[in-house]
Amino acid sequence: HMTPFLHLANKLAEKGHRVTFLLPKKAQKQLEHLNLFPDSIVFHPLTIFPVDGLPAGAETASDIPVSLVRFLSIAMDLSRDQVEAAVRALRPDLILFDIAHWVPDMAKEHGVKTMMYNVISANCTAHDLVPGGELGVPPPGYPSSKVLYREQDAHALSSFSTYYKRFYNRVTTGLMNCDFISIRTCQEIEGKFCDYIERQYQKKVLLTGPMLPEPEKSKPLEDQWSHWLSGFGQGSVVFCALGSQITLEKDQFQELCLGMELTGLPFLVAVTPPKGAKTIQEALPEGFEDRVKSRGVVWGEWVQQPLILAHSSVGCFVSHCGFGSMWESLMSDCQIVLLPYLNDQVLNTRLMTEELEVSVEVKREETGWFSKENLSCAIMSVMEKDSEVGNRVRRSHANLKEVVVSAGLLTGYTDKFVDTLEKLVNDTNLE
Ligand SMILES: O=c1ccn([C@@H]2O[C@H](COP(=O)(O)OP(=O)(O)O[C@H]3OC[C@@H](O)[C@H](O)[C@H]3O)[C@@H](O)[C@H]2O)c(=O)[nH]1
Repeated sequence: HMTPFLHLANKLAEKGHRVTFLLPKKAQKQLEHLNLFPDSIVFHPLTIFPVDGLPAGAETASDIPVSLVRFLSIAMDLSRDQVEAAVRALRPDLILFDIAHWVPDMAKEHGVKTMMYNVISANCTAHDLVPGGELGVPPPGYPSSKVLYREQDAHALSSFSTYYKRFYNRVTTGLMNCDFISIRTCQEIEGKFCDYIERQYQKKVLLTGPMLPEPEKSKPLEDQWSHWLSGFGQGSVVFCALGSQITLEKDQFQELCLGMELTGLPFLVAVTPPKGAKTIQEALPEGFEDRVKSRGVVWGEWVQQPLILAHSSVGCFVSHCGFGSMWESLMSDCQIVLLPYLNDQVLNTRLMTEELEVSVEVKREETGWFSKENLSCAIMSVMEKDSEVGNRVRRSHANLKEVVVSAGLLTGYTDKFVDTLEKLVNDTNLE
């Protein structure tokens, strides 16, 4: 969540604004390199106090499994005094926030306006975070008959249920109490969901566009991967990554490896070691490394996903459809195969597969289990030459990509966003 906030801060700084970025100490180290305007964007570290149930040293959602997220939100609430002290000292014109639902109340006491900046998809916000719905069931008037949960999503809803109520209360409180809402999306992809949110909350909704970094400013792809990928033909490699929050069960990790093997295609899988394993090697299926050694790598560390997707040898992206990865997949030329885990990833997958028709989804059993055969089948359905499904999604994806990457779309959104924001902040009628 913090990465798009920092990209937005860069845009504000580029237009001459000063930004103070409140974040846990550890996250500062991880994000510092993305700060393009260190003179205008100042990091303000917060101390994360220990909370029963939160592992020592955990400061962000990527440090913990989803089941412990509720403890992190308690720790976040304990930082309120530190945030208030910063507001008192800095007297900002505007505070952008997301999960810290108490920010609008606190800001009002200091005469400061607030904007809830929602960095998850508009479809998920419309489905899960508008009053009137319940866990798994959309609120009345929800604008889609396709972007819905299905029976096979019980696994995702069950993990969501561990923090749904608390999350729902926090986010809806923030959305109701803030002065303005903004969403990290664009009208061309999620217009009807944004309009629905605006109607339901009766509040201006501003869109920032997907808020991705500009590619020319990122580092080049590491030699290790550019060299390895260049050994394969154009568009032939399958790349799989599941974001920062998914740690697979060991049996499902092995099924993922075996599914990749079954495709017969070259592949690069970048996921964290599965539960109970310290390394990838100790968890691999028996004999797997020998069988795939000339064409397959399973890697347990972070790789430069956007640059890998842009490599000409990569032809297919197997993704969990986290919101950042969803945009990156749309901007790539890869065929898209989706394997969602968390609630928003499931809804994003339905948007991509059923409404936009740019991807295929791996079939799961009702228990949430996916087999190596179904994984391989989904990949081959888009990678085999002359496959009807493959050609259809390739065409729709190419058309949509043209819209998304069209000259000025991204900068157009951020320019308009900053302009409108400046007007709103200066509008004294709101005081
Ligand atoms: O090895 C990797 C893995 C991921 N990444 C990058 O990390 C980012 C991952 O962001 P995503 O939003 O796709 O996924 P995450 O799982 O980290 O996100 C989290 O917040 C957004 C929600 O939609 C997701 O449900 C939630 O899991 C992407 O920009 C991706 O390029 C890497 O650069 N290297």
